[in-house]
Amino acid sequence: MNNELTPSQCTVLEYPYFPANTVKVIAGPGSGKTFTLLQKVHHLIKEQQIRQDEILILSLTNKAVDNIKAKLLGIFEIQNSSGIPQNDLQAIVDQIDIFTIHGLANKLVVEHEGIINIIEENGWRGLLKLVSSDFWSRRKISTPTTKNLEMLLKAYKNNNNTEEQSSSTLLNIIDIMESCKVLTNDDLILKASGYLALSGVVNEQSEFLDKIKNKYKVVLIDEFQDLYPMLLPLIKDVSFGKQLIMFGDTNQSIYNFLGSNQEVMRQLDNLHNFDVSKTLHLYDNFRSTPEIIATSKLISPRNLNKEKRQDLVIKPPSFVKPQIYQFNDDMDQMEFIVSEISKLVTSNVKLSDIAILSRTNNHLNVIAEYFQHYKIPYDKMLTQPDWLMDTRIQFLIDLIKVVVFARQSSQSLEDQNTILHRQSDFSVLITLSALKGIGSKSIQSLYTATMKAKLSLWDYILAIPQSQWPSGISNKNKIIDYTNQLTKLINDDTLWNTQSPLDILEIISSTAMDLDYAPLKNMSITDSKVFKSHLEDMLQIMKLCSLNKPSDLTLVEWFIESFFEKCTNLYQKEIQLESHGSGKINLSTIHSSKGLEYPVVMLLNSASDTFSMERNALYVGVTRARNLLYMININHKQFDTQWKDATLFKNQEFWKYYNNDLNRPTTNVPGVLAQNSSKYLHLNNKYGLRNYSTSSSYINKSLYKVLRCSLYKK
Ligand SMILES: Nc1ncnc2c1ncn2[C@@H]1O[C@H](COP(=O)(O)OP(=O)(O)OP(=O)(O)O)[C@@H](O)[C@H]1O
Repeated sequence: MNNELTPSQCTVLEYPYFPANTVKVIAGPGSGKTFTLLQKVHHLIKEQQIRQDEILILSLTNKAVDNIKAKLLGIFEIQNSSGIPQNDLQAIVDQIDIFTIHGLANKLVVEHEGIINIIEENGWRGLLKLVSSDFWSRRKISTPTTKNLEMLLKAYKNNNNTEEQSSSTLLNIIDIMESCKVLTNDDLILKASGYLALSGVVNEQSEFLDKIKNKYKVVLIDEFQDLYPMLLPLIKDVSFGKQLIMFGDTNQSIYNFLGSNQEVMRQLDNLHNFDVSKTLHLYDNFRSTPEIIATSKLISPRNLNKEKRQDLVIKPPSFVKPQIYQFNDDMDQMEFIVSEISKLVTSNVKLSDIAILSRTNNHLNVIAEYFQHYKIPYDKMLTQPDWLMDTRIQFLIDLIKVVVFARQSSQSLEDQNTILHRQSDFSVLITLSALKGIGSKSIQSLYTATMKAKLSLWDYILAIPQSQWPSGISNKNKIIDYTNQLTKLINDDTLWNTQSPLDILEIISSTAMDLDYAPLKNMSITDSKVFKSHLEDMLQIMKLCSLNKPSDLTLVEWFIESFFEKCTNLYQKEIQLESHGSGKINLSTIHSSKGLEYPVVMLLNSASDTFSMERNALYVGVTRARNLLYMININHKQFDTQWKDATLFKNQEFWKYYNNDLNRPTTNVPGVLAQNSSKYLHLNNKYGLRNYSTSSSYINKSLYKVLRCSLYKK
């Protein structure tokens, strides 16, 4: 591929800049939407007199943003006909703002309110403890989950559940979230819209708000089909008066459960004067083989590519159709996948060429666990780094938050009843309720008493004698012990004076052990290995924090303020490095794979799932594949007959095509893949297939059973 733009891509590029108009680029997968967006950014700067800091690029997922960040510099390098030095190119690209919509909202809210916390599973679990069983039984919910609470709170806030309007429980939860600056993603978007809607003078502290309102001239949105109604006010405020250029494909819209994308697009189409709005199309397909495209058309009747132009770019036929498989049993499915991976690798496919895509994270976790047993290297795409999702690490971070906030409040001269004093409430709630023996009833009584006394949770348990606590609190000694242990930390000069991240981690972990925090006790060997590696990751981030610590803060305080931003930046860098040729298979949900492409895609449902994959999700999954597609247990009427190309691994022409497409030498295409080829056998050994083979000795059969139980019967 020579990266020359096609005629339809050129039309987008050359569309003139003028303020207050909307340009919509509609195009199918692989037509080069992201590619054209990147080229357009270059063109705006080079030819259309827009400065790099006047451009804002938005997308919805971290993955899509990472992808744009990873590729933008490459486009500037290719287009660098005037020989601008590399460092200067990098400097230009660094000034272009690229955010997820939530990232933009976060930056805006933090600018006005300081650190905020987006609520995670641990947080919901803590809040759930505040809710009495009566509350749930009145709503006929016998085993309440965090999701139930989340939904109720959402309905309450949206005012569409009148029955809840008098609920003091929900009011308490909202109160604690507000005092501790804990937000849901929806709150974040609403707050950000609120700041943007403020008319009038932008003050000096609101640099970013000012930039959004007065500096950006062009706003580009990738994947417009993912926008949902909640985001609309924010996007309208950000884009109004600018040139809004949106790229998308309605067939790939998979967030319909969050509301109608059509309605969002209708309003954005009308954001500016309709007469000056423009819709353009891209018709080419650089990504998938014609055989894969034909399959995608079976799923999506809305065929965008009606254009029958002579100059369309499409790949030549590969003469290999997608492989369709159906298994009745997950174990058989996994056996097949592993064996197929061995064959692919024997045919010189890199592990990193392969993506395994499924609808749910749970299913991916099962596959990941399986791959661990087989010792197959894989990368599971996560929205956040692994260590930060470890609840034990989250507990340690919350302990640090309690001591940091409690110490800051004790040193403050402000009135006891201010927000500052209550900032520790949320972390106290989460850490206390994670301890064995402190049940929901105790937490509820304690919190009610705290509210009555108009104190923070921490101040209450510290200052009010145990004898005056309400009777509903059992296990008072455990709470006293908690207070004592943490008071020791607050008074521990080493914790506050040390510059050594290792010291801090040691002090905090040993407090967690002293508190008898169960998940750290009696861990299995595998579990403790995982925890150790997550602790090392946390240490790494603390080290990064120590490099730019402001002099007026202690390292512990600075860690709490900056770890989240640090680790997401570092995480993005790691992803960028790894995306260039890591030797690992990619495991991803279909949602997270949006906008990405892989030479080989295995798209699967668990064999125990009998429902068919939702149409648009299936369409997104299929269209991630460049050259080879497997559809396994898809349960779709079009694909319920197995279809296997028996000659795939003997088909030298196909493997030449494959290497050619990826700009790799075609000289190393292997001859006929013999099942007994030494490389295949070596991989079979390496990946442990031999150990779990279903057909061999009794010992192996028992192992098979153990594995099967541990993976599927949990
Ligand atoms: N003019 C071009 N010349 C060479 N390669 C191109 C060109 N346009 C796009 N491509 C390549 O085609 C592939 C698909 O492009 P891209 O990812 O931008 O598609 P997309 O329309 O954004 O897909 P999706 O809808 O799945 O997000 C990429 O590998 C990209 O580099």
